[in-house]
Amino acid sequence: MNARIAPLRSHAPQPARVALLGTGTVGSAAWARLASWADTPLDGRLSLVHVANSRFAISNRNGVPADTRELLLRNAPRASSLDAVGDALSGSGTRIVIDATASETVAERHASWLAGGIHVVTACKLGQGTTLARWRAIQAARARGGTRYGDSATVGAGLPLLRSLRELQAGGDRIHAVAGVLSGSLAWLFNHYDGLRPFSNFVRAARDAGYTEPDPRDDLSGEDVRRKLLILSRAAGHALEADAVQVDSLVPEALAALAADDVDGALPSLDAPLRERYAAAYKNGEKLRFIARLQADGPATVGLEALAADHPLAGGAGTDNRVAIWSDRYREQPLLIQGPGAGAGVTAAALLDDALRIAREA
Ligand SMILES: NC(=O)C1=CN([C@@H]2O[C@H](COP(=O)(O)OP(=O)(O)OC[C@H]3O[C@@H](n4cnc5c(N)ncnc54)[C@H](O)[C@@H]3O)[C@@H](O)[C@H]2O)C=CC1
Ligand SMILES: N[C@@H](CC=O)C(=O)O
Repeated sequence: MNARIAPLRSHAPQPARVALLGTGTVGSAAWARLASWADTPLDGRLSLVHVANSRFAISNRNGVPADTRELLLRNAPRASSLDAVGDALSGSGTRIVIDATASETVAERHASWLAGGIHVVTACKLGQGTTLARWRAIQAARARGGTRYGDSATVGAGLPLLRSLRELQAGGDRIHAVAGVLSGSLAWLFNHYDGLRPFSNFVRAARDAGYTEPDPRDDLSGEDVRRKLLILSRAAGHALEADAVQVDSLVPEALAALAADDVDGALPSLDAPLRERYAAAYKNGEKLRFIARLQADGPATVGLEALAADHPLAGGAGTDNRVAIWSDRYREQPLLIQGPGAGAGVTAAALLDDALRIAREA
């Protein structure tokens, strides 16, 4: 018999084309990580064809070289416009936008990219963590465009939180409650604050380490945690409106009212109230932790709590997030997930893991 032998594949699959938006703490780390894949087995999976920050953009259909980073940051090959993203990605094959911004205008585009066949991977929580209407628009656009939304970096900086909630439900479980520390910067702050040195100095250190939001008031006010709790609750099957979460802010009114440029000088207004909270907790042998709580069909809350030192949610170190999940199968003892919940390295890795998964499976 003259059997025909299938020819060996002589070409690698076409790389997914990627547009990276944001070259700050997280975006720069993602770009550097992508560049570090040269000559490794991951080389050629993702091709970076467009990079932009709020001022400048550069596109190259053959791949934006890693050494253009300085050029991009100092010069303007062309002005940055979100309208350029579709053109830069045009053509056949898998197309992915990576959103490493904290920008409302970028988040507003997620749904239209998804509906138009472009996958979105995001560290920004403004897509799924604000209004229920926008969250629904994103889910509908995904279905319409046959596209995927990579959101691992939005909660827990890539910890397997959203994934676990989805997998439990795919196995028939219902999620009863979620509680824990969802902010890496606030975890770091309350793991380091000693009630002696000014709290404001620790806030500056957390910002300089890249743990806070571009405006640290977004962390201190509990807004960032509200967004994460909304993302978790919606993924857990509880479609909460943003105002269903009761948030207890650490930011005094006068600090909240300031323009962003004036915030640094006014951070010491946090010192006296936090010193008092710390002293009261210390006297009782308790630890301060910024806790988010979600109860199925019950209240959702975010705020600072004084917990017994051996409380399950009081553990962890550094930027650790520590989250307990109760479900049908985890009724008495919750599933506990813990690990670093902020930082450029883990967040960039989570973004690229999602992009690689899409490149592999889409
Ligand atoms: N820092 C962390 O540990 C983590 C951050 N995230 C999220 O990652 C996102 C980025 O955070 P960072 O890198 O710390 O912020 P950043 O302020 O350092 O960088 C933001 C970047 O977005 C760019 N940008 C703003 N508007 C843009 C637009 N319209 N088009 C293109 N680029 C635009 C800015 O120019 C800047 O390069 C935020 O949404 C944050 O919540 C998520 C998980 C962890
Ligand atoms: N500012 C955020 C960063 C990650 O989402 C945090 O402190 O957790």
